[in-house]
Amino acid sequence: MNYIEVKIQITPCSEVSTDLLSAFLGEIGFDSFVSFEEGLFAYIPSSLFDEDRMKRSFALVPVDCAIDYSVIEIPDRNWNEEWEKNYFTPIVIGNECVVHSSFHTDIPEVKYDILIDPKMSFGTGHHETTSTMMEMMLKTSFENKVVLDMGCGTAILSILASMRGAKSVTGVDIDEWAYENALENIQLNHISNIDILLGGSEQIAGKKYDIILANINRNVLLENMKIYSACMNENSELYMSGFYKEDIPVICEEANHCGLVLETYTEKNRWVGTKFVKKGNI
Ligand SMILES: C[S@@+](CC[C@H](N)C(=O)[O-])C[C@H]1O[C@@H](n2cnc3c(N)ncnc32)[C@H](O)[C@@H]1O
Repeated sequence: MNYIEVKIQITPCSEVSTDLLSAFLGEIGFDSFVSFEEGLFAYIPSSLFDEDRMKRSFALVPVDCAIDYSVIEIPDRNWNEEWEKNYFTPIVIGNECVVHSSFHTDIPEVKYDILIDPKMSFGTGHHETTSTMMEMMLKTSFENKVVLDMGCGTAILSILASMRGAKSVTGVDIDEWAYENALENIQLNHISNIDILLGGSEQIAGKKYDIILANINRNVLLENMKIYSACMNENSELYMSGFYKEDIPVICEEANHCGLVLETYTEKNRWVGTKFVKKGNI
């Protein structure tokens, strides 16, 4: 399958404009994006490319900026491999954990070594939300805990929870690609106490967890927090990310309705990771 690569230059370029643009382009068939300093490379199968539709998506960006673009068609090749080789570099988190792929060499030696072949699923440790979650996890005791990883993506957080001594881990993702990739990454890391389920919060009804990890996004978290809370015991912990610092009040309001109390949060480039603790049995 041939692909179209659109190089989009945004002036001035900001995280808000690239985030919005990739969301709008995602709705019309673009399936992968790579940021650069002044904009975004966006990729779509040639058969789905409609230049006029793309221009209408540009016009939806409610940020004052100029958008220029150029288009090239790229012959069939292994996109996952290209992306992984060019953009996924090994990353060390909290001086204790390294995340790398099977083709990387010169891996720093640290306590936890996580092997991820992401194949376009989210979760290499490079995004602020993932690294913040992992940093919080490195300060948390997982010893003998029953853990849920909602929106597991590559299963990177599930794997770290298992390596840190969790008794069992359940990863859930609504995306079929992520589900398959999570299974592959668990095998790559030779881990046997993680189950991966395809779906959303219906998968966890009636279950109980000591720790829930949920790096998804503001709206999904607001919608599902009641269900997560129902799966927690008193003093169970809920770690959430995928939203900005300015969303903390609305997240806290819903959390408080669910009997969850904010214990701490950390911020990285406006993204936050939060820790809530369940008080009582609401
Ligand atoms: C931001 S990624 C996080 C991936 C990984 N846990 C990490 O921390 O890097 C969010 C993931 O949540 C999944 N997702 C989105 N909505 C969901 C839902 N309602 N239930 C379960 N998973 C969902 C997406 O498919 C995606 O893989």
